[in-house]
Amino acid sequence: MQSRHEPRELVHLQVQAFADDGVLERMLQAAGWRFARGDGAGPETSADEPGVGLLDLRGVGPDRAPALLLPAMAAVLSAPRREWVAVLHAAQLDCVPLGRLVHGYCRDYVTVPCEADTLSLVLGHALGMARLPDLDEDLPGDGPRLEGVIGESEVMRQLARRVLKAAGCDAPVFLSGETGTGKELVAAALHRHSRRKSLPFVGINCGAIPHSLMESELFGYERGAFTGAVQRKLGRVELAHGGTLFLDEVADLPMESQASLLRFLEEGRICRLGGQAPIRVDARIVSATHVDLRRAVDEGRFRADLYHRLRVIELKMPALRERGGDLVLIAQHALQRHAGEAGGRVRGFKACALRAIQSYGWPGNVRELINRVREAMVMAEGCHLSARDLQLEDRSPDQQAVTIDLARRAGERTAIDRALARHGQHVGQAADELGISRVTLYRLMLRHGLHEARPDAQWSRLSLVKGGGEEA
Ligand SMILES: Nc1ncnc2c1ncn2[C@@H]1O[C@H](COP(=O)(O)OP(=O)(O)OP(=O)(O)O)[C@@H](O)[C@H]1O
Repeated sequence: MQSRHEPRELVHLQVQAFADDGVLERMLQAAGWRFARGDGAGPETSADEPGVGLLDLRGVGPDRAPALLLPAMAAVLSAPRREWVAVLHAAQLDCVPLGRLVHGYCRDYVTVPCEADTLSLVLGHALGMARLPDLDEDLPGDGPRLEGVIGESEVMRQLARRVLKAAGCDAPVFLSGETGTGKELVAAALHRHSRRKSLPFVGINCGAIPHSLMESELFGYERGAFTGAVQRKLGRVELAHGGTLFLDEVADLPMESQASLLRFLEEGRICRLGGQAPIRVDARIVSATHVDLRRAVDEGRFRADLYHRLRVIELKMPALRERGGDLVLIAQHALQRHAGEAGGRVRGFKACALRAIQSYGWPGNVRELINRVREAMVMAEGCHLSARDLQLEDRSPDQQAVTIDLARRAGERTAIDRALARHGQHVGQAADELGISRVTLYRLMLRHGLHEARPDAQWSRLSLVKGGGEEA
């Protein structure tokens, strides 16, 4: 821990000339702060090191048009690793543009006159916040991860384990899950973790291609195969030779192409339209759809034999609302990734935004979360997003697009996940906290798939009583 007398550097950015008697400076120096004066352009205000700045607004009078300050100062105040604390007179807060400047860009503010200890404490907090990202980077990684896929929750760890195992073989993989849960992202990760990674990953959205063009798109054609076929064109299957073919929205594949795809899966050969000789193609098939493919089979819209061929390994993508702490991780990832779109101004979330993110049902899953954060970053006034900026402020659970059953299950799962995490995965203690017996907790963990990572003798005993009634 840093001692009170160890010098801590502080950028003092004095906005507008002010007949300063040096009181503030002497006061903070005595409290262990080293002053570096800033004019907004100097290297000290764009330092890479985390730091804190004192935004001295005492000299800004109502006649100085504070609204004009904002554009000039935005770049300085948005330096990525610096937190600002404003110092000003209480009366200045009545000036709306000045209030906005403080609200939008500062971690905190202090009104003068003030005690040295108060100001030093506030600056110390801000410095601590500026240093937090460093602490995050140092966190040791544990458990499997998929390249490019954000997720630390137990469900995502389980998924990652299954994906990595699937990546070790060539069997067809079928990805099921609601829209926006990351099926395409995981398909690409599966490819990157497989032996095929240096060869192509070729995707085709079966729902976006007119039925009449699907055959030529998948299998290609020879010159002269039909009017307009002026030269040979390779299809997506052939382009994926050696690599992976990703069939997105596979439920939309027309019947004719279902038959051709089945033939390819059985024989490992294709025939270009208008071609004579079959061509050997080695492509690993990964398919996905957000609709119920089993129902499509039952309703006669999808071939049962193809369904079974595609679904040798099934990976179920969990809905975002089942991923606990991942919601905030993904929101923060979106914020960092799209920071440039908002000119680097938005730097975090307010507590109300984080609460709203965790309690909303996210029917559009990760896609919806990312899009909401992006929109909020562009539209927000301040530098920390609120629930209102995310348009989640007025939502009560019954306005969300989730069924009661889903909401109940998600709530139950989150409560169990968190209780287990709080008690270091100790089932007995987590059960006590949840007010249920250990057996009931084991049963609920089975139901929510939270048991798979636990080689625990209890499971074999429980599987015998799994069908029994709930124990209170
Ligand atoms: N775990 C994740 N980490 C980071 N980004 C993610 C994650 N999951 C999804 N995304 C992002 O969310 C968006 C939607 O993901 P993707 O297209 O893979 O979903 P999908 O399940 O295939 O959707 P659909 O069924 O509508 O095709 C993409 O921008 C993707 O990069």
